Amino acid sequence: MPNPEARRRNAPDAGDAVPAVAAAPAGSVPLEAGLRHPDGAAVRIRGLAKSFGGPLVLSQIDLDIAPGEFLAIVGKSGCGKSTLLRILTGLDTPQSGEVTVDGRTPADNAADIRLMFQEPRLLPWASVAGNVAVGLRQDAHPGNAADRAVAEALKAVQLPEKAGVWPATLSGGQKQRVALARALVSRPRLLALDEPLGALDALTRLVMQALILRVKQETGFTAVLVTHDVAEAVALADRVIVLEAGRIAAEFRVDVPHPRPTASEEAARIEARILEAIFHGRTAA
Ligand SMILES: Nc1ncnc2c1ncn2[C@@H]1O[C@H](COP(=O)(O)OP(=O)(O)OP(=O)(O)O)[C@@H](O)[C@H]1O
Repeated sequence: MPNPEARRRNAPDAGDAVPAVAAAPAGSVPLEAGLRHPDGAAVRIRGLAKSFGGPLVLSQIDLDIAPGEFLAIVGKSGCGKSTLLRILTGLDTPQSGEVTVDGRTPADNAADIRLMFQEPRLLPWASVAGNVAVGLRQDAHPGNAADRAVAEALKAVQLPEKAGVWPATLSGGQKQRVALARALVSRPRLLALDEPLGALDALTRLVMQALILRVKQETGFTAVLVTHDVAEAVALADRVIVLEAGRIAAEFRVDVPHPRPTASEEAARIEARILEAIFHGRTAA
């Protein structure tokens, strides 16, 4: 089994230059009121099953996600994490069962849901601001309101000075910030994050984790994160579920107050239990 302590030793800890996750990055300012949303979406899943024509890749999924909750989904490769997230966001449909976001199907609620991927998926021919504007509901932002919303979103991800540049001139971490701004600009009630930091180096990951948590705490959306990184799940989420062959095999609450130092003993203990559940199916303390 991977040793979480060994992995932790390779990462910068709270004593290094990188802050504890959830500490606001240096120089940050409170988010503009325009980006805040009064409440996150409530998600309800009952009896969800999914196949792509062969065996079931998801089955017997019952899950409630509370408004404003930060849920992480972990599990071995191929266990169905991304499929579950795609169904939650309306990009795929259940074979059977019920999935609702605030009482409506995800497809019917598309305006309130945004998804962020591992790749930033920026348009190379549009400026950074143009890429963020892609996330806007144009009808909801007449005239200057759209420009203001884009500027606020870029400020929230600490890239206001990059509004006019091309994506090709940005680092990988900066591109993901733009992708986050594009997701935030429409004030989603549900933000789904599919391994959004998977391609970033360890240091940039920690900085981005802090940023995601900060905007999450300040805007109030419900967040669902798929990640291979159990330490990341424990650093960010209120609750972590373990998927095993398409079913929920275990569930863990992370009752550790933010900011959560990367070297926290309690976080390490929860991380070890989650790894046990993933690799050995054990859920006991
Ligand atoms: N469009 C598709 N058509 C056929 N099979 C698919 C499709 N999408 C996913 N699958 C299959 O469904 C299963 C679950 O895939 P999924 O991508 O949800 O797993 P995952 O846990 O996200 O994997 P990973 O951690 O490797 O990204 C896999 O066996 C995969 O091959």
